[in-house]
Amino acid sequence: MTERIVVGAALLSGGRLLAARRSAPPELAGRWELPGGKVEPGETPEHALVRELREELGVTAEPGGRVPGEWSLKPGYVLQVWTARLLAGTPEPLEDHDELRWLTPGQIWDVDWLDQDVAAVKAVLGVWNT
Ligand SMILES: Nc1nc2c([nH]c(=O)n2[C@H]2C[C@H](O)[C@@H](COP(=O)(O)OP(=O)(O)OP(=O)(O)O)O2)c(=O)[nH]1
Repeated sequence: MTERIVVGAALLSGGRLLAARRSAPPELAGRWELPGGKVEPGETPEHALVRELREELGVTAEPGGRVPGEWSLKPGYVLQVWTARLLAGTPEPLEDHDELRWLTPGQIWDVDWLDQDVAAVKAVLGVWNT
């Protein structure tokens, strides 16, 4: 079975990374993740990333490079991460999230990331040029 890709955005601005706190489903609510979502059939991951950031945060973003690695989520789903930068707008928790935080590298572990995101966030730190 082919795994469905979930794209996560490492949205970087002014030396900070945006973390988003999930509001649903109950088993994930209150934990922090990279904003993003499922790639739809026929869609590229980069396009999905731009679409999800518009829907979830109300911003226009531009994908940068892929962060090396791939992380298993629930069965059948795998997380891939791209860096991204803001082109327009100020992120707001419009959908799926109830709080956003911009984190410096030193603050990155101040939030309770989803277990499956910890390795992905470490990989982001590895490519992050502040
Ligand atoms: N966006 C995102 N989802 C993640 C991360 N880590 C993680 O386990 N997930 C899970 C949560 C969800 O089960 C799934 C992504 O689904 P979603 O609900 O965010 O995506 P979506 O907007 O396309 O959802 P849908 O309502 O269309 O099904 O991946 C992460 O860092 N970012």
